[in-house]
Amino acid sequence: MSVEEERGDPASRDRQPAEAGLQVSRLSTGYRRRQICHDITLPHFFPGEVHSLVGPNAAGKSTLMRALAGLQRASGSVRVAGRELVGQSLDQWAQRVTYMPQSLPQSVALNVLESVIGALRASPSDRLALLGRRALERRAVEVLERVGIVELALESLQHLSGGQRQLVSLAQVLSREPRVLLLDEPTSALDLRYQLKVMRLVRAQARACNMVVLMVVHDLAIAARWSDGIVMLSRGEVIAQGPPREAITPATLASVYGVRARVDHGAQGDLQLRIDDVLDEGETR
Ligand SMILES: Nc1ncnc2c1ncn2[C@@H]1O[C@H](COP(=O)(O)OP(=O)(O)OP(=O)(O)O)[C@@H](O)[C@H]1O
Repeated sequence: MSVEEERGDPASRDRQPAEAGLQVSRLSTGYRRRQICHDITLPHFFPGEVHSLVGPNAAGKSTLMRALAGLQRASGSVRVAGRELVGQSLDQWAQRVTYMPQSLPQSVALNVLESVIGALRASPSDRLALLGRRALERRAVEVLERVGIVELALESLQHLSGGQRQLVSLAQVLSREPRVLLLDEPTSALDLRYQLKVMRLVRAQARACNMVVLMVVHDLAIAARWSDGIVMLSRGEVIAQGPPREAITPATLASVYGVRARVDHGAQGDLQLRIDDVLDEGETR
């Protein structure tokens, strides 16, 4: 498949309701003694689109993701399909937003198939949650096939490698077909082949199920290749946002990551990045 075919296009924004997708404005969140994310307003993310949240370590990416999943107290506004979620119960959030965290506690004594069936049962969509046992099983097997791990179906979660567990988590969250899917470093434990397979799958699912995907990604080449838009975060603030070629530039890399870099965006979204040097404190702004 060519990169051009892989990119595909989400449904035209003009044909979608003005309230569709995810709208985040003036969101602040943090921990008891420390605010981490300050007054964050994101671009309007429409159904079918994939966006990447990038930025240095400790920038606040995971904190922001947890707040968007309703797992952390926040002020401001998070609207999904026009519905305000800030101040709502966790159940209300979970009906619209599914979150795959960075660390994957999978020590329960279930096999892979059972764990995906469990995720389907907990699905926000009645269409999925009310399926009978047989139909749930068929559907779970189909998701495992799509992710490429059907041969692990009867393995215990406890016996899987880190990368295999990451793929199972992905199968669980994809199976739920949420309106908004948040993925925190979805390819961090995966080898090169699975990185490509997973990114291809995530984008195809976003387009097919008309869901918004927002993922934390450290590898800027992966983010540029697979995302419709980039949000670059530093010290809990949005420093750059927009299509990859507008957000990932030598200037933003200098200011956010403190490096001197050469950036070459190819016509098909591919990104060549060469880091030449680490800048001194005074050179980064
Ligand atoms: N449970 C917590 N309690 C208090 N502070 C926390 C907690 N979790 C994270 N922090 C702090 O919040 C800041 C942002 O952390 P966060 O994990 O959101 O960053 P990140 O951008 O996801 O980093 P990384 O790329 O290293 O995963 C850090 O300074 C961190 O120490």
